[in-house]
Amino acid sequence: MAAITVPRRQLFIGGQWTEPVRRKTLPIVNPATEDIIGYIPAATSEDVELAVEAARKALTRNKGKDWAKASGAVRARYLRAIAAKVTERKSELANLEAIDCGKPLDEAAWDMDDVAGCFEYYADLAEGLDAKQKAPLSLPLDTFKGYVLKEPIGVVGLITPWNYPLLMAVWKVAPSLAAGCTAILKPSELASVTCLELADICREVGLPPGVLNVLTGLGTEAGAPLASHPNVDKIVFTGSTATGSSIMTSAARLVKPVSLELGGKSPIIVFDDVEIDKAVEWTMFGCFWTNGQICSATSRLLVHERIADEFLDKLVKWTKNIKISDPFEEGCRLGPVVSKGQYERVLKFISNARNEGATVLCGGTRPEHLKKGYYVEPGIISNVTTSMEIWREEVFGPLLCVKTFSTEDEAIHLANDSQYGLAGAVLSNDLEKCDRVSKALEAGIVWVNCSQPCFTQAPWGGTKRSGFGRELGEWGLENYLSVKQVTQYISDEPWGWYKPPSKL
Ligand SMILES: NC(=O)c1ccc[n+]([C@@H]2O[C@H](COP(=O)([O-])OP(=O)(O)OC[C@H]3O[C@@H](n4cnc5c(N)ncnc54)[C@H](O)[C@@H]3O)[C@@H](O)[C@H]2O)c1
Ligand SMILES: NCCCC=O
Ligand code: NA
Repeated sequence: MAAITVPRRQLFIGGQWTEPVRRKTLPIVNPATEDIIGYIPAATSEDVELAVEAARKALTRNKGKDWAKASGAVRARYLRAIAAKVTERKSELANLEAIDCGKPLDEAAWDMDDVAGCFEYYADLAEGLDAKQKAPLSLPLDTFKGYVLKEPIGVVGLITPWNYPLLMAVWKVAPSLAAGCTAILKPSELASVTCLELADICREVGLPPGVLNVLTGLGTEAGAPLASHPNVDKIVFTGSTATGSSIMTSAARLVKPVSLELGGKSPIIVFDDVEIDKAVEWTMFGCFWTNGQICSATSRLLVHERIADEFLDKLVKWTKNIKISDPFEEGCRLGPVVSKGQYERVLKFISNARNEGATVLCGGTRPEHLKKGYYVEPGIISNVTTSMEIWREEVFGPLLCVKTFSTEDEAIHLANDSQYGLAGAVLSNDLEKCDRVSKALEAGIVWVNCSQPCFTQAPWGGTKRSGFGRELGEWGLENYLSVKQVTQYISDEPWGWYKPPSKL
């Protein structure tokens, strides 16, 4: 593998690389080697102040005509230029993503295609927005006519996690810019490198200054002041349920809207009529893809008791065959988890499960051939009860817990036995059964005969403690638009409610 140099960047504020006011930095750690491979700037409330000012200025510059009130077609040109640059720099960006967060290089490369595709998609929607303006309202009185304007919400704060460092950011940046908002992006301190490169791309394509600002730094020092800033009109957040709740609390004080994409503990239901090998592979992909660090991971397997022994036997064999290696090694299918903290957290889940009486069928330990790096062998845990931590809490690592069921009703009951409601999967050759289960699952996303494939066109988000609001698709654009009604009185007659004063 050729040496990868991580560019040294500053905060991106008002179109300029800007040193943090307090000159703080944070190390960039490669989770595969535990080495420090560079530093990111660490913003604090003073930098948040500057970024909010820059974003506000960009929103109102030239009375808004340069961005917020420009046509969607104008903004679409920038989005397409960004997409083209991402594609041009795909290999470099994928390398940086893999070295920063530990995901296999093949996955990081796939993410970069999704990033470019997301900008292209929202460029189309930005163009489409022009035609949707002034949509007429059908009113019951012919003395009135009305229409609807869709306007950008304003300055938005975008706070994102580390599992898809650039993609999760772009799910927010692309639609917010398409809508005409200006934005301040605060990526995760554990993996910010590619978001700073996105800033560089915005600079390269000449995005008007202040339209996108990137503040790297800690959640408490940079994220919290952004969330509570009175001049930020909306916060859109992806991350843990605990942080989401604290963001919502501070936003509530200012009656600031929020969209929250939070955690999950999603079920995958495998009925007894499936092709076992095919179902085994989707079960693995559902939980071990992205090193098991997907909010929508189907990490609770419910398998029909009639096939359970054969299914688990094969699942364990296939799982032991997963190539665990440095993300840059050819054919890697599982890299390290993102950080030391996360590594220790995953191991703790395993020991707690054991202590509570569960059986570890495989994995959950450091692979013998990897002495350094935050590697955990993918684990499968059976003999689980519904009161155990491993059943109830999100691990955000490669651990799958298993229960069996005997009837469809029991499977649905177990599937919905969670505070979360992000996703769910159902695998069966009986499509009517899949339909019934899809309707019964308490979740925002349901996969049938697969788990995890995700398309920019389809709405993404959860119910229950997994949050609210939808990203992606047309719903993703609506997140950043405010709806204004304009109602016009068109009669020649006076309104006639009050008596005119007598003419003396
Ligand atoms: N629903 C989804 O689409 C989705 C997608 C990816 C990840 N996730 C969830 O994200 C979590 C893992 O990500 P994480 O560990 O980065 O989550 P996290 O909540 O720790 O951090 C997310 C972001 O919030 C920031 N932050 C932390 N404390 C903050 C505060 N007090 N105020 C403002 N910002 C703050 C962090 O710096 C980071 O940028 C998991 O729970 C996972 O399920 C959800
Ligand atoms: N494929 C993207 C899934 C994002 C959530 O973690
Ligand atoms: Na890192």
